[in-house]
Amino acid sequence: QDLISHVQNPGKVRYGTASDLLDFVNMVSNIPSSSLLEVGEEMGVLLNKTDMVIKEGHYRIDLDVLLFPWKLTYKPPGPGHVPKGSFGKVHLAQDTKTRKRMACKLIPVEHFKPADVEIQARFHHENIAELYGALLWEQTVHLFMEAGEGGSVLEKLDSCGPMREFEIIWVSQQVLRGLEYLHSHKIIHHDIKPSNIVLMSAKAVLVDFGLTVQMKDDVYVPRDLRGTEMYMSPELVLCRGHNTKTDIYSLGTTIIHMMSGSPPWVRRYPRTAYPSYLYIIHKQAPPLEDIPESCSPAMRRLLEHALDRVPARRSSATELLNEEALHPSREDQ
Ligand SMILES: Nc1nnc(-c2c[nH]c3ncc(-c4c[nH]c5ccccc45)cc23)o1
Repeated sequence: QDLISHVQNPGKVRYGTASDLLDFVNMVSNIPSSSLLEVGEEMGVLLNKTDMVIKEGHYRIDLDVLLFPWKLTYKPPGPGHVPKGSFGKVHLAQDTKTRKRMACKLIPVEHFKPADVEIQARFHHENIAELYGALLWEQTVHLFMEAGEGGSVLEKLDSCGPMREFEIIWVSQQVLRGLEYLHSHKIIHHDIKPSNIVLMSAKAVLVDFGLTVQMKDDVYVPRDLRGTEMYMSPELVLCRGHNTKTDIYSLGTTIIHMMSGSPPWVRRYPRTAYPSYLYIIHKQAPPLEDIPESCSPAMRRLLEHALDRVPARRSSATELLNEEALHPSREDQ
């Protein structure tokens, strides 16, 4: 009997389109978590027919897909991390049929918001971590995404120290292509920093779109402070309206971090003495002093253009991609 009921009542995981997935995540975030308690099995929508195999409406964690905690990338919001960030434990996942390896981000259902997946469901680019599906299981939303098995740029910096210029050029080009695409759709990422850039064998991709917004017109007036302090632009800190150029400034501070091994400001203003950097960012000129001596003149020029205090004067992603620093000629090699 239960075999018949099982076949007649297949599970609640199905293949669908991006809009099916968005309907699902909106349902999950709208119904009270108490009623979720009754659902004894996993439910969700997978976008990717080829790489994830649903069996009779089931895609069971630890059966149809295995999760392995990576170096747990979940860090409680540290100093300078405004608690608005979307955080979640990221695991390595592997489909047991196809052996396809993915990233799986676990977000407690009470912390989950549709914004966590909207951008990745609706916009696709090779430098944005692709979304494969969303599953609800044991009060936790499981987001399956493209995996950067090389880890994040922050892990690379923590384990190998400052990066060499040719590595920084490669990462900057990848990030700028992703930003050029997002900005062309008036999308602001809001949290560009080393831990949100993950590495693969042939590319780097942006991750963590929980703070992302799509502007209605050419300025976004925030209700709250979004991002991580050391990488924030002066106009974002001022909270009087900003646009996509704030991501360009954050890329500039990220390049300083890749070059020197530390975020800007922290060596001159130690965290122990400065619990917050917002005032420093607001009052001080851009952190050009944190650019190491070893920086090439071309890269220094790129940083001056990326860190310009005036957003209108600051370069766009397209302009930075055309800078000499990102096209080292033969003799520079
Ligand atoms: N916050 C967030 N939202 N989405 C992601 C994400 C999508 N695909 C990924 N692939 C790899 C990693 C990752 C980060 N640190 C690591 C250290 C070792 C190995 C892997 C990693 C993270 C992701 O991360």
